[in-house]
Amino acid sequence: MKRLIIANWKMNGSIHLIQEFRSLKKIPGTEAIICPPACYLPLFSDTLMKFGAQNCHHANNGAFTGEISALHLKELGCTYVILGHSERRTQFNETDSVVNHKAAKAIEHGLTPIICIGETYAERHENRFEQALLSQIDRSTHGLPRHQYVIAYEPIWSIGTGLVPTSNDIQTVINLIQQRLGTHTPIIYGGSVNDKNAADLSNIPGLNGILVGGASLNVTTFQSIIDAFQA
Ligand SMILES: O=C[C@H](O)COP(=O)(O)O
Repeated sequence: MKRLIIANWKMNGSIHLIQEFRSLKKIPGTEAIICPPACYLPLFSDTLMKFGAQNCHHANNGAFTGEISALHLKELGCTYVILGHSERRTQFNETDSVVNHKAAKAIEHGLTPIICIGETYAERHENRFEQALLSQIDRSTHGLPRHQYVIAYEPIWSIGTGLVPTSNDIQTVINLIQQRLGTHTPIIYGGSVNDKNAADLSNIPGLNGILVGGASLNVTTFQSIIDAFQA
């Protein structure tokens, strides 16, 4: 499969930035997917870019003020949806069970959920990270077809901090995920990815791509990251 280079703009970006991203070049062996704030999603439908959302609701429709359903996202032309990002888990109390229901609904409507998991700093340093990750995997992916979602490993201590686990440490987590889920589920890494470390990350066996936050807000930097993952 193509390696997924996913831009999570979070609550950033602008109409101007979308215009700049129109110059993004397609690179063999990679698939760039832009996940802007939901209000900008319609602006991507007349571009050649693949795009996705940063969240969805677990119902099709109803009295859920401010929410967006997987059905709406599909209608706009989204192909992916990020679910269970640690910022949503901590800021909006999103549990593994909620993530699981959202992912099931996304799959039902033909979207590919990118299910985020990741350990805290304490869990890593007290050597409890494997247990924490396995628990998130088991609960968030329960009952989902393993080839229809992506797992994004994002250590919470790495997000926006400039700290990146060693390639060996990422490899250990990839092995752990594969022992649990088999090899049909694509695994990507997120956390302080930039144009300096992308080449090293691209060499990690079994890593199917990356989820980029801050460094995805500059088209030149993001293009360099994609280039580093060229087949
Ligand atoms: O979804 C992206 C991650 O939270 C990583 O963010 P970051 O690249 O700014 O560390």
